[in-house]
Amino acid sequence: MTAVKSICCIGAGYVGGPTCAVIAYKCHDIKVTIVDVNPARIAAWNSDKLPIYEPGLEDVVLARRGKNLFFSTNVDGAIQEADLIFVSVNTPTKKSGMGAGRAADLAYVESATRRIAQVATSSKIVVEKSTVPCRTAQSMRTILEANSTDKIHFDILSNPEFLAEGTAIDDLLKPDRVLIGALQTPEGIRAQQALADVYGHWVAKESILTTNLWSSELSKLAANAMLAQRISSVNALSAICEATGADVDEVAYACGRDSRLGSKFLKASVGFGGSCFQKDILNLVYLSEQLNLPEVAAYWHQVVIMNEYQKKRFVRNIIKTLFNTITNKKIAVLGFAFKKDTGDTRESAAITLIKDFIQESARVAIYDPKVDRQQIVMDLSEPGVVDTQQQVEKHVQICSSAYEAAKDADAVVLVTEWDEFRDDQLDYAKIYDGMHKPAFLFDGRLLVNAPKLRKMGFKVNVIGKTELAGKA
Ligand SMILES: NC(=O)c1ccc[n+]([C@@H]2O[C@H](COP(=O)([O-])OP(=O)(O)OC[C@H]3O[C@@H](n4cnc5c(N)ncnc54)[C@H](O)[C@@H]3O)[C@@H](O)[C@H]2O)c1
Ligand SMILES: O=c1ccn([C@@H]2O[C@H](COP(=O)(O)OP(=O)(O)O[C@H]3O[C@H](CO)[C@@H](O)[C@H](O)[C@H]3O)[C@@H](O)[C@H]2O)c(=O)[nH]1
Repeated sequence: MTAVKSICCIGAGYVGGPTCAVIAYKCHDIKVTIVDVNPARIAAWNSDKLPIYEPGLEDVVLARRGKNLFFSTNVDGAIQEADLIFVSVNTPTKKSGMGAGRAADLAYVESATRRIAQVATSSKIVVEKSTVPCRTAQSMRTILEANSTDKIHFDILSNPEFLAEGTAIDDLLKPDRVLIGALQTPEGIRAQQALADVYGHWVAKESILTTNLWSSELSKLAANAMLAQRISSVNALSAICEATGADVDEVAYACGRDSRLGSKFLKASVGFGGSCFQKDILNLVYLSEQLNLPEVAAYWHQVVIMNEYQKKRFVRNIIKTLFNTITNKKIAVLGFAFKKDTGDTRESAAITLIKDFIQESARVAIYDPKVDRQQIVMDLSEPGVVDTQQQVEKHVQICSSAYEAAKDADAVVLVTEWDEFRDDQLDYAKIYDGMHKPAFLFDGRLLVNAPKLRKMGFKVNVIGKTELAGKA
């Protein structure tokens, strides 16, 4: 196999965009073309305002765009030109049909694979970058092989992506590991090496792991399930802390100091969000059910159940504290993205909480530094809750600062851990002055110094802590 000279990435989303932009940034000898069927998304990638917010992304894109990095809607042309193609399309949870609510919808992966089979005029390495159920590569292979000829051969690799949003560029530049799975045939191993050489431009050899295809596919689901499991574990403990006077930060710290456990992913919260954790765990649950392993399925499913419980528990606590009713009360929600440093709102805990507040007839004022009005309105529109965008606009006020949201509010709820909401950055005395009294503050991110805010007059309620515990 000669060195890869031209890469096409199908799917210009949160993964395809940053991942392939970094490849172009680190491999000036490779032409990288990122394509998408969504012309608005491609136009944004080619504009001054990139379609996603990610620290450091703009510098990487601006450094290489128009040189060896291109964004295009010409999917067929880019496929034909490439020696290696990343398939980085969305794989959402199925909404209907067999496996609805659990299984991954592989329609986009299949359609991209069929397109490759249809238009390729030379041999290609096809790389499964999307997160998919174990053995999806087999289906892709079947489609591609049905279109192979003496002259055109396809190799399939699995190369799951482990970047986290908000730190994507750092994660891509300094990955803990790169995982490449291949069929253990001479051609498969050659293709695996060709992709390893691409990453080898900036990733140390020891950090590039090579496995068989199925291990690679399963490792991606397993890693996400285990990460989310830690959050559900600490969130389950947060309920015990609130009932006993233990402090969840102290418990997490004490546990995390055990080097066998480690300190990361033990931050109690209002519940994990994001496009991946829930989807990928449900995917694993479905896979286990299909393999007739009901105990295994139930085990992983509990991670998602616990996450839903945590969100509901938080809402119940707010209502109870506000004297058992929030009807007509003004609730200021600070943060709408699923975590800080991203404008992504997919599966954000904020959406669940706010829908519950609306159902309780509260007035909700929302502020997030990176999420725009249109996105918030779209996320909150749901048949049966608030049917239309106009109705959403009646229930919620979208604000341009935390101060505006908190003005005349009965409660402030911290949902996303943006740095600007920390008590050394936001003027909480000013917030307090503008609020109805008693002024309640619910910290779903263990972000603020509660004793300090209590001294200002706030009634503070923090996940996993009680006032009686002293340090809460
Ligand atoms: N978002 C993350 O942080 C993250 C991290 C690791 C892995 N993943 C996985 O990566 C995959 C992509 O996720 P994402 O967040 O980038 O999704 P996304 O929705 O942001 O982007 C996917 C893009 O693919 C395009 N697309 C779909 N079908 C196409 C086709 N046939 N031809 C051309 N373009 C097509 C869509 O228009 C969309 O722009 C998913 O499987 C996801 O689970 C996501
Ligand atoms: O201790 C923690 C850590 C995270 N979270 C929350 O968990 C969610 C997910 O956070 P994070 O994992 O940092 O972001 P993602 O972008 O969803 O990244 C995850 O999902 C990606 C998609 O598969 C993987 O590539 C990443 O490795 C994996 O971390 C967010 O709501 C966080 O606020 C907590 O509540 N407590």
